[in-house]
Amino acid sequence: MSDQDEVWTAVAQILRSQLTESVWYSTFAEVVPQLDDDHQQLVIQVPSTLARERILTRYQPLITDAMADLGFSDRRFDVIIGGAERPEHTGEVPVINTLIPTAEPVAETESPQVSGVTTDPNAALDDAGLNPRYTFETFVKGASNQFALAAALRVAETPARSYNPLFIYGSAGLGKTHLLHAIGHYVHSNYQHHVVRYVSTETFMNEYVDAIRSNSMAGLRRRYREIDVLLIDDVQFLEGKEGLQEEFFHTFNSLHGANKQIVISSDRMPDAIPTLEERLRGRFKWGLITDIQPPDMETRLAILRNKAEREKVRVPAETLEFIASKIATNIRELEGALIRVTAYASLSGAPITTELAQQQLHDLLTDIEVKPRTDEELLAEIARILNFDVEALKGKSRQRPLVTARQIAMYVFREQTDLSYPSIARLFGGRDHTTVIHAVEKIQRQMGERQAIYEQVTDVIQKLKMASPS
Ligand SMILES: Nc1ncnc2c1ncn2[C@@H]1O[C@H](COP(=O)(O)OP(=O)(O)OP(=O)(O)O)[C@@H](O)[C@H]1O
Repeated sequence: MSDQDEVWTAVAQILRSQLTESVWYSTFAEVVPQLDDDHQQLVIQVPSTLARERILTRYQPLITDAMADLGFSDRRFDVIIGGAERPEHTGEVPVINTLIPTAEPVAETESPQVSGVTTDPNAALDDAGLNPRYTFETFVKGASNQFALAAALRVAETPARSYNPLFIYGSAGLGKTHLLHAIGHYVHSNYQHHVVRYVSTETFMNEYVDAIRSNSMAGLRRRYREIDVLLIDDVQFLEGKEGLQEEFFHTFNSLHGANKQIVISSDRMPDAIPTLEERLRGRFKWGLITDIQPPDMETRLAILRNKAEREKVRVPAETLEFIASKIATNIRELEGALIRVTAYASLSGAPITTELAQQQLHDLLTDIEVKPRTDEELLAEIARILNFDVEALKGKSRQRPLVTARQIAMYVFREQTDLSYPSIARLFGGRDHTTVIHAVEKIQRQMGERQAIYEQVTDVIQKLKMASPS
């Protein structure tokens, strides 16, 4: 067995644990590692240009992270095309007419059987930008979100025939993104020919800026105008951006005019977004505006119970009640608290009790919040606590301790601030937002497996809180 075989086998093992079976088979099953005499790089061969593009644009961060974890951060990674190359579209057939790829649309193709590649609903969901965890089944109904949930269900059941647009607003971490994804999943399962796309306003902006830069605005417009259900998150981000508002205005008009569904989320109602053009504000009010409020005690408890069940951890009812009673305004923080308690218990072997929760969450239980600084100042402070330069955290080096520190910093940003994944990605040197999603999920998992990670994360959060001017 060559060195490349061994490296790829180890990397593949990590990848398989992070991807769904179907994504793994459709994207990586036909990979062949190549010979590399000087041990400078990991080169894999795939059978089509599309497979190469898919791996490079979507999975490269996962692969380089896995290489770093295995101690191969000094090797470059590349994908070449070889073997019996298939037509460009191979493996992407199921996507056509249902979900729009993030890259240029795929050409018309012959039947799926020709490819011999597993039909891949998860890869298709991936293309629509949907997180498999955010469905109606996993969304807990409560008094605070029942109207938004009912409206979302109605829109999902009858796209473009009930409320259009549906505008959902509410503060950070209350489930807006979750509801948008849930609509996407529902439509995807029940209206097979509908093109669904979830996009954050920031991603829309990046695509818009790229299109201007590469003179490919026509392609961008065509892609958006093929969508049947557009789920656009965090539109407050349009604030103060005239060109972007103009482009979104045209996208909105052509979709709405063609009787396509638009679902919008924002942290405020349209009237509270200053510098939003009047004509756009007016359109946001055409359909239904509904809000999500912070959950009451009963809903918080139900969310925690559900989460513990899904993660298969047994937490005493009294401890769940304690956590739910202490964290009232942000569901992401509520989930973060449960993760910290269960991670600590799993690391230390201690039983999960209310005392343990009290001990581990004492920083969360104060009223101090980590947010009195600008994002750059906060990053500088985290960098100092972690003993790295800000430039190193933003940079591209994949040296092992630095990679972990960067991922911890991203995790802390996600847990402790309102920044979206794309905003965090931009702050950390303009990376792809999937790198941040991966980092957050990885640190979340590793907190329950590695003492050092758990300690670093809690240390950063505690020091930030202690240093917070109140
Ligand atoms: N009713 C609910 N039932 C179950 N989980 C929920 C519910 N509401 C929110 N969550 C969970 O809370 C977390 C935060 O929710 P989400 O990201 O959708 O919030 P958001 O309102 O979009 O916040 P932001 O504007 O900061 O992105 C997610 O993990 C989501 O699954």
